[in-house]
Amino acid sequence: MALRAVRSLAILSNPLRTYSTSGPLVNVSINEKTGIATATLQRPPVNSLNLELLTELCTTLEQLEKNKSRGLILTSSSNTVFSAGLDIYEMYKPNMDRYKQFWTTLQQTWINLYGSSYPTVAVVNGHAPAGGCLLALSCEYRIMLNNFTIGLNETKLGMIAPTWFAASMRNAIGTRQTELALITGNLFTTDEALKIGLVDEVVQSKNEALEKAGKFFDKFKRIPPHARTMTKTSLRGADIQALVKSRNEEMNKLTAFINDPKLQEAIGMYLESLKQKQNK
Ligand SMILES: CCCCCCCCCCCC/C=C/CC(=O)SCCNC(=O)CCNC(=O)[C@H](O)C(C)(C)COP(=O)(O)OP(=O)(O)OC[C@H]1O[C@@H](n2cnc3c(N)ncnc32)[C@H](O)[C@@H]1OP(=O)(O)O
Repeated sequence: MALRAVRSLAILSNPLRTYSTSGPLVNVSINEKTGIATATLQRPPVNSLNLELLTELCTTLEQLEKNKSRGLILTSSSNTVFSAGLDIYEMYKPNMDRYKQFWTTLQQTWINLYGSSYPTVAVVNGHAPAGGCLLALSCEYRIMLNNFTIGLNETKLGMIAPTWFAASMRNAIGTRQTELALITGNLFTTDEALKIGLVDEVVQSKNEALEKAGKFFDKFKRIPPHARTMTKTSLRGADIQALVKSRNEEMNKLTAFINDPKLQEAIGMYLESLKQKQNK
């Protein structure tokens, strides 16, 4: 697996070729004409974000930054799930060393994606609960297919959406809507999400979404990249700096939080309910 990842990254660092690298968990392809990269999450069945997937995504984002990418489309290989959010097994009776690595990688992935200098579009071609919604919110533009749900539903699981999850949502839909969304742990239908600005466009097919994404990137053809990037930093930089400053403190709090027996019991029951659903 390590060898494959290294080979993928070597190809990724050649900006002159059209290429498609199929890492085990994130497929990256770059359009030769536009220079736009598409990163497709491919961890069946539901693209839950475990340490390995996050590590690949985080490295991909770093590499795109290094190569001065023209833009990124983030999407899923599934037809029904964009991402089911954090892999709940990473939080259930966790090995603490792995858990710390998992959380640090999640933090870094958000920092890289939310603060990327290149434009980003999420093609949300399926459900996007919790961490899946966070990934979409970290992009600059969200195009969602109809008949799915999206939102930060952590409270429904007895968990708390960290401040930077909330900040990502607040920057998209404002403080009032974010407070309501977070305290209720609401999962919005595509149309509801469009209404409150949680997504920017609703489409019927992935092809249509990709076309619309192209139109979003076209908007930057005549905009000097440094002006674009500095504007983005002026709007998102403070939230990123807040996490950079508090990441160790967050880790300490989280370590205590995740080991709470009541929380572990709740997570166990939630996992069971997901399994039961399948048996119905
Ligand atoms: C005190 C101060 C503290 C300050 C610090 C901050 C505190 C922080 C607290 C911690 C923060 C925690 C943040 C969490 C964010 C998250 O992302 S939690 C994850 C939330 N995700 C969900 O709730 C989604 C659950 N999944 C679904 O709803 C559905 O699976 C789906 C709608 C995505 C897809 O449905 P469907 O296509 O019908 O698939 P299923 O049959 O449901 O699932 C198939 C298969 O996948 C397993 N699975 C689903 N989701 C997950 C997941 N997130 N993780 C792991 N596994 C998942 C599901 O169990 C099935 O498995 P089996 O086939 O039965 O084995």
